[in-house]
Amino acid sequence: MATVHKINEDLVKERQKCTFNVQELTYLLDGGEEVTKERREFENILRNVKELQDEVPEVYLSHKERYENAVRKTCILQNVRNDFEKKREVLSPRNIFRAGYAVIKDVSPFFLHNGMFVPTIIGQGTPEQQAEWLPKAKAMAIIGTYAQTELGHGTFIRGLETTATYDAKTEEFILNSPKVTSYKWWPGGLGTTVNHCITVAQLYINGKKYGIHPFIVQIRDLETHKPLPGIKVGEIGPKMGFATANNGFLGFQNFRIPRKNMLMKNAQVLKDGTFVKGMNEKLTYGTMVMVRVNIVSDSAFHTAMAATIAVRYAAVRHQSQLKAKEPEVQIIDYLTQQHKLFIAIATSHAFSNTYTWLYQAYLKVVEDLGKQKQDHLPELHALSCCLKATSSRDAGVIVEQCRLACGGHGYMASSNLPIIYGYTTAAITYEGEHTVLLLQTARYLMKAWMSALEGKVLAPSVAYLVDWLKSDKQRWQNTPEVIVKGFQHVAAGKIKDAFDAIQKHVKAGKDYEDAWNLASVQLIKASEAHSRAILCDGYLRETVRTSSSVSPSLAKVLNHLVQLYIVYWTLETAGDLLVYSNIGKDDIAVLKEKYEELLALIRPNAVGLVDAFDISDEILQSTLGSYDGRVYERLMEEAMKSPLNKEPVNQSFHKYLKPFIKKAKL
Ligand SMILES: CC/C=C\C/C=C\C/C=C\C/C=C/C(=O)SCCNC(=O)CCNC(=O)[C@H](O)C(C)(C)COP(=O)(O)OP(=O)(O)OC[C@H]1O[C@@H](n2cnc3c(N)ncnc32)[C@H](O)[C@@H]1OP(=O)(O)O
Ligand SMILES: Cc1cc2nc3c(=O)[nH]c(=O)nc-3n(C[C@H](O)[C@H](O)[C@H](O)COP(=O)(O)OP(=O)(O)OC[C@H]3O[C@@H](n4cnc5c(N)ncnc54)[C@H](O)[C@@H]3O)c2cc1C
Repeated sequence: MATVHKINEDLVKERQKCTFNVQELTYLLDGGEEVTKERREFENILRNVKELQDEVPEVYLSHKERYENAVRKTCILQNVRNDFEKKREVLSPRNIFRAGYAVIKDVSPFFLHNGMFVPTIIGQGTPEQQAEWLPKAKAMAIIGTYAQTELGHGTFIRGLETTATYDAKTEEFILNSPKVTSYKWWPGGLGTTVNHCITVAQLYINGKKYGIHPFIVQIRDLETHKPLPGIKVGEIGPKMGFATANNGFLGFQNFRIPRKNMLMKNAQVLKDGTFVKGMNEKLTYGTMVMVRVNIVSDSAFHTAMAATIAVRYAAVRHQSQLKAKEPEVQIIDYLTQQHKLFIAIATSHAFSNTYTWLYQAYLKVVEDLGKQKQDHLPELHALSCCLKATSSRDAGVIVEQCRLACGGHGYMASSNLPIIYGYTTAAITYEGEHTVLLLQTARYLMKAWMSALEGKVLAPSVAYLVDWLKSDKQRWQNTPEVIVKGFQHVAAGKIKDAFDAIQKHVKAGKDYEDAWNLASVQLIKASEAHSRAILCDGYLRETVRTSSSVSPSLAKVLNHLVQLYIVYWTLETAGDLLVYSNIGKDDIAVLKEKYEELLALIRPNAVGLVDAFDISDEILQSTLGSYDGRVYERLMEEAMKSPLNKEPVNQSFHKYLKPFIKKAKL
């Protein structure tokens, strides 16, 4: 029977102070009581699977052992999931995502299968292709990944070099990787796990290039798992994080696949080699849009994980005296600590709220595309790019801030903060590099600005540009609504400045492309300001919407959090607001006080707020962040698992140290 330990007294007191119902907030964050119950039930089942408990912490395993252990555990997880889903409805994707962390400490080598392989078949395949591949993929009779990036090209996908040349005689495509730079590089699970992949390649028919298209390719024998003839595949080696993601490389040499393996929901190649264009060639990029939307939710969760660890630790940790002769204080009582941590909680809420509406917008576009309507696609692309970029970047900063807030112990692998940082920071690069995505949004913003100048009606997310052009800047008030308007003014001002900078360079004789490059620092700043305005506006709206359906005590706390988020970013960007809005120095002074008041208001609820994220100890995997707060005991228990502590004297003493010391004595 597992030993039940006493909860740390500080945490007991913190939980008694909480002014709202923690469970009510958990249900709200999960999207309903049923979702929470389903999640807890599944996590509880996993908790009791003995084979999922690691005897040796993963960190002490070799690269190879770590991978093999991850595959072993992912297979068990999949089986448990299948059994669970046989009895009831399919688990919600976010619940599966969370449960994964209870099993694999780092990233699962199967992640890309459900994350991109299956969605690409759904998003890019015809009904016939879906009927052929989906049942096998969903049952995991075939396991796949998404192989787009190459050694030479990740961002500029029109420059991909893998070729798919149509042979009308055999009705096949011949895949080739002409140069070393054409090798696929990065796809998760590709190294040694998957037997299929979506390969994105340049289509050639009769010597003519038709751009990049997705192909479904079997790369390994289903029985022996050996690479098929014409396939060169392997693992790319250790990275900053993602230790168990099994990222791989892949090259093709005259590798033939049937015509039906080109995913043809959009463009098609007919038997005789006729190319039929799709409604919009950018629909080929559809899976990336979906994943970018999901990254906003991932960022919310990663921020919640780090906040939970750091807030609980800050409640347990005592260090220094505020006043002489008084006991050492809980570090959470230092205002600077609250400044580091409470924004982490609020940021997670901001991203969750943003994901809620962004995902709805995504579903609407998918539904419209089904009816051949694509009016909202450019706006969704622009939103998903800048919100992916900003949420992943902010999450990276917040996780690092939480690590710093844990002092030296935050640097321990057993705090789990280094691993969380490893996968959080990776998201800034994957699925579209940060700057590149901000520039995609900037492209949309420049067009929107032009339309605003022409008096056209704009899409809702940029409608503020028209308001800004029409009205004088409104009188400043330190209310959340007016501050959000202020963020919109900053965004509008920066968009205008970037636009004018481009025009200036063009007038001076530059090509538009060169002018764009010369203005690109301003362009990314405009895009960032637009993201912040969208985040604050959406977070505020969602909070107002939900506040009417929750208890008054919870509504109050949610209101404190959204205000904290908005005031924090006002103070962080005060310089911009002074330039582009009517805020004055005195308003900023008032907001500084307001910020301190908000920290004080949130203080009694800090532990309750992170408890409400309801992240189990198995998922957190942190000596510093466990629910019971046994920080020091756990640190010592984990240290004792070090193989170096298994013997009183290590052999290196006899081999090297002893002779070395002896020599030194002479
Ligand atoms: C534990 C961790 C938890 C979970 C995660 C675990 C594992 C998951 C990890 C990793 C998975 C990672 C997977 C990947 O990274 S897959 C590879 C992703 N690659 C990219 O994102 C590449 C980025 N590059 C691009 O998307 C394009 O090359 C780019 C958009 C930058 C440019 O494309 P292109 O050159 O073709 O277009 P432009 O000339 O710039 O624009 C033309 C036009 O098209 C519009 N556009 C562009 N993209 C889209 C789109 N997706 N949808 C709709 N429209 C699009 C663009 O706005 C332009 O419009 P206009 O201005 O009107 O001309
Ligand atoms: C952990 C991880 C997992 C991944 N998983 C997958 C996967 O499963 N499948 C897959 O296909 N790929 C995957 N990738 C690849 C990933 O999608 C690419 O690394 C990413 O899109 C960035 O492309 P790049 O590496 O070519 O960067 P580059 O484009 O070479 O970026 C280098 C620098 O150049 C700048 N730059 C590039 N173009 C421009 C421009 N137009 N304007 C201004 N600046 C520019 C960038 O801002 C950046 O600073 C993964 C990557 C990582 C790190």
